[in-house]
Amino acid sequence: MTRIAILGANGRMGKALIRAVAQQDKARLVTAQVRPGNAFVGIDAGTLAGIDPLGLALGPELDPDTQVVIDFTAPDNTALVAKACAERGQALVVGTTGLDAQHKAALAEAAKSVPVVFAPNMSVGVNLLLGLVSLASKVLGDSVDIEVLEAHHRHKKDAPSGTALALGEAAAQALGRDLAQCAVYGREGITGERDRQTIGFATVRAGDIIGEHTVLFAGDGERIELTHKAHNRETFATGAVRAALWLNGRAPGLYDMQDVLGLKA
Ligand SMILES: NC(=O)C1=CN([C@@H]2O[C@H](COP(=O)(O)OP(=O)(O)OC[C@H]3O[C@@H](n4cnc5c(N)ncnc54)[C@H](OP(=O)(O)O)[C@@H]3O)[C@@H](O)[C@H]2O)C=CC1
Ligand SMILES: O=C(O)C1=N[C@H](C(=O)O)C[C@H](O)C1
Repeated sequence: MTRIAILGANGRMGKALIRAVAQQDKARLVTAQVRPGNAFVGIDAGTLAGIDPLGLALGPELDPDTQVVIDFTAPDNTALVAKACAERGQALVVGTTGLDAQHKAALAEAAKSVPVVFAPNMSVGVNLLLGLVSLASKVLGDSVDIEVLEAHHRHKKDAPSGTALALGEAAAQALGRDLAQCAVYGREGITGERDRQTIGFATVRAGDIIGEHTVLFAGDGERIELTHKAHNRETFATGAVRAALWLNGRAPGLYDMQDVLGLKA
């Protein structure tokens, strides 16, 4: 039985994670953390998540017996959590997106002493899509224009999504390009003709869209569109819980969902 703590338990993903852990026989929820003073402190985690009571109240304290921490919060907090997990010897699953180089360095540092899974998208489908994008990029090469399109709900704070950036990175790597040099984030005004070496990103924020990503490979006379659409947040949450079970007892290191799902060659 893997003892799991969920951080940001009152968030959209936090609630989906509570449901996912409750459904998993091999996992037990020992902490559903919210910030001190949060309106939900003391409420049962199951009740908040819309399932039967779990006998575990939301609160700011972390159960010291926690084996794996699951963090879907915000970049600055995630970096602090990584440091704390390393100090306490707890494994960490990070789904938070919008991390900059310093935040990522904090994860890498923690991964020297505890096992960490970090992935901008925990769904099986998106992790399969990363491989398909790599393959399509290699086959089509420089004969196509590559654009990454993404759409999310109006509350999302970062753009482009972490998944869109990972898809762009998969294409760039397959083509031997440096994404930092070839990415174009939106266009406006007299942009001039498109440079085929660039990888474009387009972002939509609207309503309650859970998460949709398309990678477009457009050539002369034809195009391929590889699309993933998440129908609910359970698809991410069950992936995160799967990662937590996979991580428990593993050697320190920085892993991703490709490792968890056995998708690496
Ligand atoms: N990897 C994946 O598969 C997925 C990743 N995500 C990512 O997960 C993250 C959360 O998304 P979502 O659940 O929609 O967001 P929400 O805004 O619904 O939830 C965020 C949670 O984090 C807490 N939080 C925010 N800032 C801090 C902080 N500084 N310290 C402590 N707690 C904090 C919030 O608490 P409070 O309410 O008190 O502010 C809230 O509980 C985003 O980065 C998103 O992109 C989302 C879906 C899938
Ligand atoms: O904020 C979200 O909701 C999501 N964020 C992740 C991202 O930035 O890629 C994953 C998913 O698409 C939902």
